[in-house]
Amino acid sequence: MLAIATYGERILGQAAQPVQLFDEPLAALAEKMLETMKLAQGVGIAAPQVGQGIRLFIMASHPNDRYPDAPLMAPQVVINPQILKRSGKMLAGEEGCLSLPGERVQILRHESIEVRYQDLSGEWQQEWLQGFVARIFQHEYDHLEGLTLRERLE
Ligand SMILES: O=C(CSC(=O)[C@H](Cc1ccccc1)CC(F)(F)F)c1ccccc1
Ligand SMILES: [Zn+2]
Repeated sequence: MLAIATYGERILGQAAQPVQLFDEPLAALAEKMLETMKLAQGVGIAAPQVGQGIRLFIMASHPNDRYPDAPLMAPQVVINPQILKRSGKMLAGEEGCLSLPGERVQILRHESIEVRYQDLSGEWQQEWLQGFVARIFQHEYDHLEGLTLRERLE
């Protein structure tokens, strides 16, 4: 399990750098992040949270006590993400953060977003996300921009 940076550590406040090399070390990092996220019982985790200032995160929605109807999805490695479109409709919802242990805050997010990103093999994916999965994507994307829930308090 990798150490998770907590609020106040410099790396959480910095913009992360684009990933250039889709090599074995990158796959190994993603594997370790997935294990860390599962042990910490999260639905996502971003590379800066484990001390790596690169534009990579994992999202892994599953039903949880706050979002019982959240879709169960296979963990997705998201690299060099772009948000192409944002719905006008916003939704407030409860979020937590592995870097802010125990905190739960109501955050406004776009209900749906069109996104584009590379997977571990460097292939570009483009899709529409909505609801809880869109929320996770926006939360993790914030981490790559050096933003946490504290900066997002509505
Ligand atoms: O599973 C968690 C724990 S916090 C979590 O999984 C963060 C991701 C997240 C939780 C809730 C909404 C959006 C993103 C992980 C982080 F901080 F590393 F990104 C959860 C917390 C509140 C509502 C629903 C679920
Ligand atoms: Zn977070």
